[in-house]
Amino acid sequence: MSSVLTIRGGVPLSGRVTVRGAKNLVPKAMVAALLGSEPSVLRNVPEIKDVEVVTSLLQLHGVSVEKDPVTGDLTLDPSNATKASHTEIDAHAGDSRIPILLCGPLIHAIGAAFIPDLGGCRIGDRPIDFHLRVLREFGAVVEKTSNGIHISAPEGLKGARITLDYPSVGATEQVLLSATRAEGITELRGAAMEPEIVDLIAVLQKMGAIIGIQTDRTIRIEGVAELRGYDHSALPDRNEAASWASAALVTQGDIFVAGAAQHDMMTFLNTYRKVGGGMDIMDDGIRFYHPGGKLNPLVLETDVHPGFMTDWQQPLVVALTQADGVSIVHETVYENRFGFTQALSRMGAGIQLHRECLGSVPCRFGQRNFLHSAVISGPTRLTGTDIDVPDLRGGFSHLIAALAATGVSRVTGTEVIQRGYERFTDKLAGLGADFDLTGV
Ligand SMILES: CC(=O)N[C@H]1[C@@H](OP(=O)(O)OP(=O)(O)OC[C@H]2O[C@@H](n3ccc(=O)[nH]c3=O)[C@H](O)[C@@H]2O)O[C@H](CO)[C@@H](O)[C@@H]1O
Ligand SMILES: C=C(OP(=O)(O)O)C(=O)O
Repeated sequence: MSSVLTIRGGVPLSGRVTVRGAKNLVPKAMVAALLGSEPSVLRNVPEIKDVEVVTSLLQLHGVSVEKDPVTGDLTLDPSNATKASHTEIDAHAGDSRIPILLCGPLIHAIGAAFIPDLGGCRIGDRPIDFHLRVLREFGAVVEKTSNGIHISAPEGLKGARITLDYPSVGATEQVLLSATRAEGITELRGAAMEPEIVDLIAVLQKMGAIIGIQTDRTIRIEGVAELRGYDHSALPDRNEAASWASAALVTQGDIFVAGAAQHDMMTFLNTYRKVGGGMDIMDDGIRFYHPGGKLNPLVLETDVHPGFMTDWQQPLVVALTQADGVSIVHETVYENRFGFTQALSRMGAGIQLHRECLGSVPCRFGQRNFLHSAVISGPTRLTGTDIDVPDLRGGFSHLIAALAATGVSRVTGTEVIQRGYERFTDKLAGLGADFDLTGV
């Protein structure tokens, strides 16, 4: 039976939440442990679905994953890595996007990999062509099967000169995880430079890798024959932190986000300040609050780091429905990330979607059939409604809209939100939200 969250809106969220390790780093650091010849320890691990999925996939491949019952720290021992049954791996089809990153490490550890069909948020087509091209450039043989892909490297992986057509986060990580133990030197041009990627590089460097970042989106990796284990505390989840920041604005609340790190969120913090949000930046976290009065409309484009992160876009759009005037948001990372606005419109928001690029960043989606620009007119009163959660950030956005709305909302499909928000119902309860969760 799937659960139903019944939310009675109108209560400002107020109090303290803690964010732990980033969803966009932790599962990848777990995959990196496969490259070592001894155990690794990963700290600051959140209890989220993607961690469960990767734990299971690693265990199916003979990696022992032990969780400290008090701290939740993981010890990952790859010394008995082995092939896994395709049927058991296939049980994870559609769960997450991380399995594609197992390719390089599994080839290094056991010579071959079977990767099930990927999951992750349905916010665009999300092809894996860059990943497969990268792997082939390292010398891997890629065969598509009816339920996934099979990858091997009869001659081993060899360093390569690679240029990405777009600074893809996943493809950059694919290169890092494949190249560190490949024979020879790899030069990656057009790399993504998100903080989670830099943290993955830090993990690999602790293991013995030699990886240099240049100023022009180029990464150079000198392959090494063997890597050690690592001991690493994951960087905090800047996307969860930004979500709670938007929740404070939308509900006219006041939330201290313990663990939020200023350095990784500077672009978000500038935007938050321009909208009129209040913030106190401390060493151990950031207080986000609605200072009273009117919020300002904005013109905003999502982009790769250090631009405005696409995962911050959806919760912030809800805040813009409460700003005094017309805002424009141009989504340049995913072609289809505004589907969640349909529910907001049903709640009373004034949002129009356009195919044109309403912004100055050259975008891959212009003159095509993608509704990737939004014009938001505010402020609008939101009214409770029935919502089925479409994706991770869209789902969180619906929750905060429902929490601010007049009346009652019934939200289904909230399991999706657990992919990226640790114990979010406990956190909401701690912030004073008025809701019931049934059918768990
Ligand atoms: C688990 C994880 O870390 N997820 C993050 C990661 O996703 P993910 O790594 O999947 O995102 P990418 O950076 O790869 O995707 C960016 C763009 O490149 C395109 N693309 C990507 C790969 C490919 O082979 N071909 C291709 O065309 C995608 O369709 C998308 O339009 O980075 C995104 C962009 O910061 C974030 O929104 C996600 O939260
Ligand atoms: C798009 C996201 O995640 P994923 O890549 O895991 O689907 C997200 O975290 O907003």
